[in-house]
Amino acid sequence: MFKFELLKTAKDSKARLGKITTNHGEIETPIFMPVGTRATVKTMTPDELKEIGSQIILSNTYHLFLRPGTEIIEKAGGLHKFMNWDKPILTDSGGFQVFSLSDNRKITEEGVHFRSHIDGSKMFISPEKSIDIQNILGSDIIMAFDECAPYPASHEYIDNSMRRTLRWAERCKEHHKNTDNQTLFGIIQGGMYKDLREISAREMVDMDFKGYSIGGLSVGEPIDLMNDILDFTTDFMPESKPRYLMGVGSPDYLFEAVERGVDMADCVLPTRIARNGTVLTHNGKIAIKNALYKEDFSALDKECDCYTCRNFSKAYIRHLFNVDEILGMRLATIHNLYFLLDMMKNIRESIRGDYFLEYKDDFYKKYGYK
Ligand SMILES: CC#C[C@H]1NC(N)=Nc2cc3[nH]c(NC)nc3cc21
Ligand SMILES: [Zn+2]
Repeated sequence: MFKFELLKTAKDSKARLGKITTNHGEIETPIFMPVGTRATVKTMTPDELKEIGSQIILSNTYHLFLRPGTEIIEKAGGLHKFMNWDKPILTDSGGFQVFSLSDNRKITEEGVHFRSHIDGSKMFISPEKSIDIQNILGSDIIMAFDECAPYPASHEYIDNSMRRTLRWAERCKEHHKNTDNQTLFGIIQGGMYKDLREISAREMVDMDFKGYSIGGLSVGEPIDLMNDILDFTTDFMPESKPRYLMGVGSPDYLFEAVERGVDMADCVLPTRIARNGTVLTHNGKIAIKNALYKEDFSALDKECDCYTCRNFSKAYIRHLFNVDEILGMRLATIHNLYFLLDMMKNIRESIRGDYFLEYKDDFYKKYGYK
């Protein structure tokens, strides 16, 4: 089953409070979704993810199709069983990954021919194939298979790419049969061109998906440009359906997205930077390997009550990174994910209490944003 309830919209911005209900549980929005590309949120156990407040995680069709392959996951009884995660899972369709990871890509109307980035073997994914793979994975929310244009790209290129994505979205919707257990989201594209974003949004909304994502932002463009395109695009998206901004995950981008009506976001940022020792704190990012912290026996963040901050010091975590101990990556990941998930919880509270913009301003001042 799938239900989205819009609980409240802010008076002084487009920020909204919502609740998504799926077969694997409820999701309070706005929500940040940790990324578990290859059936694991790197270095975290499912229990640790629950402990820090993860309500839903992401995984990737492209990666799981290549390894371990759908046959093994099918025999395991689906992705939830395979990775022992009993809460909601959203799977990306493979569109973005095929275009960002594979070589020798050949795009045809039928689908994409490419060589595996692992062993170079010839592969093919079509809209129908992507839906079939996601059906085997058994994720609660699945994404339409799209063609992902590079950034920057010409208006003509984005126009052709966006229209193919619309035709592929029709095929995904036509092919998607497991509608009781899996919910299909459309992906709105159009690059940095408002006219193309409007066409994509209107046509996708006419196809009546249960939810919509916005793809192709946070690709290196200035935050003001992202905000402008995002603000424009969400106005064409139905209020009664979830809005998911793909690939966004730094604190400022998350605040700006929520302010412009986004309900869901995902990003590898917090987990990726944690593994190289970059830690998010209320006073900005810190590089824990820095000698500055050699004898600093305080917590990573004095305002954080995560497992890492309650039990370990900067000096100890710096030591772990300096001697390449895996625990260092784990403790930094626990903290970074908790930091963002706790920030999103505070954002939900601020919308509920009508002080979202004040909370955003306070957070920005302490973090060191403009
Ligand atoms: C154009 C387009 C598009 C979107 N298409 C699909 N299927 N997944 C995505 C995943 C992303 N991750 C990031 N990170 C910046 N941007 C993304 C964009 C997409
Ligand atoms: Zn912490």
